[in-house]
Amino acid sequence: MAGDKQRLQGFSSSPDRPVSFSLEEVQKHRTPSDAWMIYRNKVYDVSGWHEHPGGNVIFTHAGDDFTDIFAAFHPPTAYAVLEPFYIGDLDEKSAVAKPAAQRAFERSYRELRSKLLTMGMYNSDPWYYVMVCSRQMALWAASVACVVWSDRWDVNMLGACLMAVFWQQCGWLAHDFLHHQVFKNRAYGDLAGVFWGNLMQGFSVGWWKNKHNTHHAVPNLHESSADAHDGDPDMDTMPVLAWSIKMAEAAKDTTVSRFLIGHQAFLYFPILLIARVSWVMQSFLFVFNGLPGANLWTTKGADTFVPKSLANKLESPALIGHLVWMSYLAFNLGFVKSLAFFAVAQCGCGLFLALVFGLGHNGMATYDADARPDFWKLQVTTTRNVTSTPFVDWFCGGLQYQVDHHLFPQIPRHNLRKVHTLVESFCKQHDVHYHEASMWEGTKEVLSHLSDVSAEFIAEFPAM
Ligand code: HEM
Repeated sequence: MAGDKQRLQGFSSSPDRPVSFSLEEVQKHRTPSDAWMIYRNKVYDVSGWHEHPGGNVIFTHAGDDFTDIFAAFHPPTAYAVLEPFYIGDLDEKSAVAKPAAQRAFERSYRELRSKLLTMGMYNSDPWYYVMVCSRQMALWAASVACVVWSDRWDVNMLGACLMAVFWQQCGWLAHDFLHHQVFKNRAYGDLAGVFWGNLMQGFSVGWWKNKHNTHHAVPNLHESSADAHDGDPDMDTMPVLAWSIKMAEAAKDTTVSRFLIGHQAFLYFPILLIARVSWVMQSFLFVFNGLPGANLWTTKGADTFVPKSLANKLESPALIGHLVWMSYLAFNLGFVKSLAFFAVAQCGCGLFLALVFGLGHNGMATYDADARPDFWKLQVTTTRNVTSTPFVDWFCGGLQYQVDHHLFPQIPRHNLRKVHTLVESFCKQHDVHYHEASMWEGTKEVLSHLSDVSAEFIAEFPAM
């Protein structure tokens, strides 16, 4: 850990008389190399702290208040680590800019979090996860059996469909472990993540955390500058999909980009089919970062990632293990059938995963990072829930309660139904727009949003 007390001493003249900074002053420090942040009216300097155990996600809140996102991600032990970064207090007068109603609202949603803690909503049910893990192993065994014990095309292709579903469900399971919903000891969660993520699914845990935690911290935000780390990587789908006219503008000068953005609603499903292939490639480039092309195609901040844990060290053998068992299946199938098997499995999984991701946030509000609302409103207004049915609950793996999950990422998925009821009524009470749609209606909303952005793009930037 940096823990650079000397670096910070320049600011604190005396512990009795702390230095105070105006809000405007703090807001000037927005980049990873120059990052000041506010926690409960105290100012912290985390400039250049790439060794932060959560990685570069910390810089999403450079120049901003990180009180609520800190509570969302950290165990109680992390509070003790704040102290070395403290450099002074927020000037009371500059903070008064926040209206009393807003301060009361923030107090209420913090109270709701405490209530959920005392209700035991953060406690996982081990038997629930034993059941889900067993179901997953059964699905994998069924898929492998369809390949190993039969030469028939139809049985082999059934195996491919089962593999697609297995990979998708591995995604939800690794997600739960890596958000520390299951184990209080985070090292166990990370190791389980490497098993379900790297070995079984072929995705890198380090790559995923870097991207996914950043997405959680700043959903649907456009970054404030190229130097900042405050944009949502999940929204970064250019040059193929634009979720706002601001993104679409980048496509205005080339014929191919114009075609893609102009027809993005039609191209949406074909693009989802190749999503898994892209994620697997990004994972390998992230873990084996000396490979050619590694710098070209990976998420922002990956170059400063500091691998530390045992789980990080196991990532590369686990990814190689993934290739080994996949090669065994290919060997059993022969050349032509293995091509067909992997095309069906890869495309099916990409479609099933990306469909759920799309429902979660696409077509919802987007913001500029330097004009974002408070934690609660940001998370709720950028996120869509999918109406729960038994099929939706299984298919979306807990992410049907995307709003509730975004507000409380460490709450295990089996408790989200109860949390949802409280969150929804809280939003009604405080007049915050809470959106839910069926799977079908939500997908139509995503497509019609893409189509609206295309129309606006064509009108605003006509071909020359
Ligand atoms: C001075 C400010 C901060 C300090 C001292 C700090 C400290 C820590 C510590 C000690 C951990 C490890 C917890 C554990 O596993 O036991 C951690 C993890 C984490 N932190 Fe922070 N943090 C800070 C700010 C932030 C901010 C602003 C964010 C998000 C915007 C963030 C996101 C995370 C995440 C997502 C993890 C979990 C990573 C994982 O699951 O592997 N942190 N942080």
